[in-house]
Amino acid sequence: MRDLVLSDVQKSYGGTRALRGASLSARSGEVHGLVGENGAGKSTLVKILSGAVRADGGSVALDGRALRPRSPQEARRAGIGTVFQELSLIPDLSVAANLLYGIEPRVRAGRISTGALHAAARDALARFELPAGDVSRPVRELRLAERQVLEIVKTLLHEPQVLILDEATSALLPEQVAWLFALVRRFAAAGGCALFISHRLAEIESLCDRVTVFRAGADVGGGAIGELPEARLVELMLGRAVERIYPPKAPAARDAEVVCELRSFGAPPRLQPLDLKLRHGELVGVGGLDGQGQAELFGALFGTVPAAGSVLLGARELRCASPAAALDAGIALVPEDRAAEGLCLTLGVRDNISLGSLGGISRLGVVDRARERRLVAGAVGELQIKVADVRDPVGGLSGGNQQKVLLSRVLARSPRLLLLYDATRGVDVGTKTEIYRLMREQAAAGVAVLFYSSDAAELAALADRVLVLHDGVVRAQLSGEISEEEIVAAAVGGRRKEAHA
Ligand SMILES: Nc1ncnc2c1ncn2[C@@H]1O[C@H](COP(=O)(O)OP(=O)(O)OP(=O)(O)O)[C@@H](O)[C@H]1O
Repeated sequence: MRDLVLSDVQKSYGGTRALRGASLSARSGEVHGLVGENGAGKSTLVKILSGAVRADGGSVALDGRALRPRSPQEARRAGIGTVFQELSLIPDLSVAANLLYGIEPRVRAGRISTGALHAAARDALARFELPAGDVSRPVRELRLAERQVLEIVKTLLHEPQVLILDEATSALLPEQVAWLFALVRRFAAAGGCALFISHRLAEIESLCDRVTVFRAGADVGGGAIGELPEARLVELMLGRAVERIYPPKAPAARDAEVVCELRSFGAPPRLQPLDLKLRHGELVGVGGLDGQGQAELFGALFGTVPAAGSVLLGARELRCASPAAALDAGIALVPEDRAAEGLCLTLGVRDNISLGSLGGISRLGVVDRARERRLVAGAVGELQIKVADVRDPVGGLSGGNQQKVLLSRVLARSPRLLLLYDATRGVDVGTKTEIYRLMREQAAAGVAVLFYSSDAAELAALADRVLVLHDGVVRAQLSGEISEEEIVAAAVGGRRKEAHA
């Protein structure tokens, strides 16, 4: 028996009540889903269970015994294994050292031998059906998906009784998700208790036995997954019914105006030259496995990666050798890593939104505060950014709300080519609906919109046209009724299936 019971758990950060009385009961042998809007309190609950923060009130019990870890080490000793939303690997240490951190094999006099460490790491990877590769490589050289896999294995090596996965699939490739799901099912079948948090409801439906829904810091419903259709889950999460998540498609007519054209545009050697016409009103998506040239395409368009070929925006041919030049030309990007490339986490929501539009709201170099207030209030209202005070630092917001701030800033510049790189990763379904609506509105208003998504279901349902990249070339171009399976099939192609890509 490894039942996990949380009753009336409370936690405040300053004036923000992150958990205002949350309860959840996950049984031994089950995979329990936890869903909720951005900011609903899911990660706060994870932090309490894993010893990163202390609850202000309520109780947590594992196997009927009170669980109050005062540190991550104590939580681990109590049998809690957590894969966090933000990875905890140490970039400069090797794969082996990260994997076995704290449980290194010791040789004479307690010393660690590199040979033994590497052998133990290769052995551990093999146990999880992963190719060992070079375990002496520093983690910083790994791709995000590989790091995520490593983090999962590292957590399981501690043989936890409760396995918590907080948005652990958001960086994984489809075959890696399948690998993880098989592991989690085995873990539960052996009597473990798994808590699975994801904004991808299809994953919740396919993996979980039961689910609990959080809204505004408290549980608002749940039960067996079979009895909770997706529409009901969404209604519980948002507190309102959503008629449709994706706006209707609007494929462009053959003779619709071309708003942006790429001619023999590429980023050698990772992206071969491609031709693409973006027509008025259409949404064009880019898909494929991680690392097939998508990042280079978006980087080249935004001036962060050297480009070849030409870009025509309206009648003008552009050459953008830097992001500053791209911004001046009317190109805006929502980047992959919002914390590193997009937002200034220590600045307030207001400054983050207005920063990109200072030219438009200043006179003689002085910011017109009234215009700034209108700009920020409009953005906060339109995207329903949850913030107590617009001067509060962006770093204290939940992931989804940070993403909304970034989008607001990008849209405030009124771009002519809008580039979105996995803009809905980690974003809740309510916010996704808003982002999709905005993308459609922008396209309808004549903005060229090109987006990359790691979520094949999103590409299929949202895009009028999907380009699937593979090894730097467009392997398939899909339009009309597009299915998720078609996209995945084109992306995977004849590639050998492997989890440790
Ligand atoms: N360190 C912090 N300081 C201040 N406020 C915080 C802090 N961490 C979280 N919060 C606030 O607590 C609330 C709950 O956040 P939490 O991260 O638990 O939500 P979540 O459900 O995990 O959201 P997401 O799906 O976006 O990850 C939010 O309003 C958030 O802004």
